[in-house]
Amino acid sequence: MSNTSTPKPSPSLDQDQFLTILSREDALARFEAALFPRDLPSEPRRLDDALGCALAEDVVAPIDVPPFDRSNVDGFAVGSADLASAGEAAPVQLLLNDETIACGTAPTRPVLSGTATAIATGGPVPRGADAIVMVEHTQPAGQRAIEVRRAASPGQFVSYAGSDIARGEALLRAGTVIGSREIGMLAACGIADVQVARRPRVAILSTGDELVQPGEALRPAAIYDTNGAIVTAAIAENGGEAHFLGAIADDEAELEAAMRNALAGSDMLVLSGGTSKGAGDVSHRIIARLGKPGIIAHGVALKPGKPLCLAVCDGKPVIILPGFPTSAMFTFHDMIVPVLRRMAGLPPRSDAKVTAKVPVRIASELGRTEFVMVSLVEGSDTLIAYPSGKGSGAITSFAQADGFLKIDALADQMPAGSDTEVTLFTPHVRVPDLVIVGSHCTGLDLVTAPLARAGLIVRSIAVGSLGGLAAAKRGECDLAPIHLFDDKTETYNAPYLTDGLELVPGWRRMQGIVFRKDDPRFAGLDAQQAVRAALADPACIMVNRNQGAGTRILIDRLLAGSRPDGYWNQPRSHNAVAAAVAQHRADWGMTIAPVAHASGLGFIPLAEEHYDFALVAASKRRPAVQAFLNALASDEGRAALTAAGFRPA
Ligand SMILES: Nc1nc2c(c(=O)[nH]1)N[C@H]1C(S)=C(S)[C@@H](COP(=O)(O)OP(=O)(O)OC[C@H]3O[C@@H](n4cnc5c(N)ncnc54)[C@H](O)[C@@H]3O)O[C@H]1N2
Ligand code: MOO
Repeated sequence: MSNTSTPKPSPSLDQDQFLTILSREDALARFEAALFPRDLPSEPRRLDDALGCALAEDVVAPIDVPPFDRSNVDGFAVGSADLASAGEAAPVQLLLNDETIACGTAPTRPVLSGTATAIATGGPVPRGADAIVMVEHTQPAGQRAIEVRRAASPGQFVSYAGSDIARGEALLRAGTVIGSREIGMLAACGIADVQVARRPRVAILSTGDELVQPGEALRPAAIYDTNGAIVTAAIAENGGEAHFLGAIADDEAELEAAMRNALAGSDMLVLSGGTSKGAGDVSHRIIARLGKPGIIAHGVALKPGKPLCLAVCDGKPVIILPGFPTSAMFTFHDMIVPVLRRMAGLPPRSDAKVTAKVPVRIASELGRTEFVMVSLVEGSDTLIAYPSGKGSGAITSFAQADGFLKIDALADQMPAGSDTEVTLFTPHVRVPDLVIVGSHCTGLDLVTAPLARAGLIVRSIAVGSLGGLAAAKRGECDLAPIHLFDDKTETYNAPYLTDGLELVPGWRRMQGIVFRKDDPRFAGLDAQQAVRAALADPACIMVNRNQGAGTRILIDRLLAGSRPDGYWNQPRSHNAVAAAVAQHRADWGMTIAPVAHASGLGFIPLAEEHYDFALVAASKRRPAVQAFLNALASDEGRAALTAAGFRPA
């Protein structure tokens, strides 16, 4: 965290946190024991405002539905005894009574033996009648009579009063979530107001000097407050009434005032950030002063989410979620949602589960139950669960995953090929139509745009060129985007393909040296001269690329054995190189032209990198693969790539 007024050491020196780390089950059990049983406050709501609320009490039907015996067809109300002898050869004549019973009209005349009354679907059955004959089963017999040629059974085409809902019957039980079907039942009984569990008021605070609200300008070293928005939405999704109160700086007095104020007006308080070991991590100390019994658990043996802090202050739950967005989200869903739903009078959430195979080994920390977010794709005979491996600090780890798998606290890994259970975030798996696994490039989004518009689901999983190639060899994807340089043949990609894979040329990306436009050391030079100029200045710092990257091979050639300052800073992406130069953490590096231009940096072109696709031959005939190949070759696709600074092959 950055400093504002008083400089703070980080990490904190007192080490007073995490005295006891509890298991996930222990922490949840203690938290629930401190909160339940409790009275659930309820409130009346108009039916049109009750959608999604949980009923606070049983609703007993106040009337019969239908409220009277009702005709189910257009026809004639009769006494069935009159038609006992009726048949094709023995027609029976019935005299018509002098009225027609329409919907909403109460009958005025009885149906006496030998008579019938015209009645509409929905009309109340008159006294003396016990069956209805459909109009098409009768013939007119003069002005005032009908002829019937078939018998009628008693009760035929009659819905009896209370046959749908009987007065006094338990219509809906307490705890039922009101949806459109429940609203229908209540409306049929004439109920306009229901007593529902009051939505718990939940106050949300983000903490950290570095946080800026979305919509405001980002200052150096700051980040956007993601957790505030996610937690607010997740609370509303699970029956709470969420009130986001903003982000508070890491100042103990200011934070305490904000927490007291938030707690006074709500049933529950959720904070995020500042619960680990940094010097700015003060909220757990404040909790101890807010009410009894205070902290129930601080430190839970789960990953992500170790620093989670659960407290109860004078009956109200106070929670500090870890700052990392995926940790915050995961712990919220796993540990807080059950409590929130109980306070909202809602039933526990039921999560769908599927079995899937993990294609790669997943390392895990011993002693912590580890939850790994995964993306699902369809393999030849089973679902495949790819770990979305960006870590707890990434928002996409959680947001783009289909679900998660669990690795036991006593295991240090899940071996490649394991079959495992995946808990889904949505009730159904949406298996993608096209799976692309490998190196990511912004050009890819341009090519797949028309597929998305056509309703195809494209799943792109960024695992780097080699990871993509391995997935393609295992048949776990349709296409693997790669940019691998082969030193021996001095060519890209083709030498890496094996049986069952075909090369589909993609596009070329110009690589070159990036520098800040106002840096006079590089102005007007070619790449060789620029590197010479950089090496000549001991104050000039570079940023490198990771071993195995095609770009790295180019850099090493240019350096010809030199190891200037910054050589060991080896980020894994083109964007990270541009960010390091733009933010003055380095003075030069190598990246691709579109990235350099998007960052407003100077660019000296050097060589073209080939970004191609290893196509799994067995997938070639699949409609989504054909759609991709068509989009890649289309004028529209090529124009979009060119406009973004790529050169279609
Ligand atoms: N020495 C140790 N360091 C850390 C430990 C540890 O045990 N020892 N635990 C790590 C783990 S695990 C996690 S998870 C994080 C969580 O730490 P905090 O809950 O104290 O969170 P902060 O330090 O405030 O922030 C962490 C990270 O998240 C960003 N953040 C915070 N709030 C938000 C927000 N509202 N929106 C988006 N991002 C947010 C913050 O900027 C930091 O980057 O600690 C590890 N460290
Ligand atoms: O608990 Mo932290 O959430 O491992 O990343």
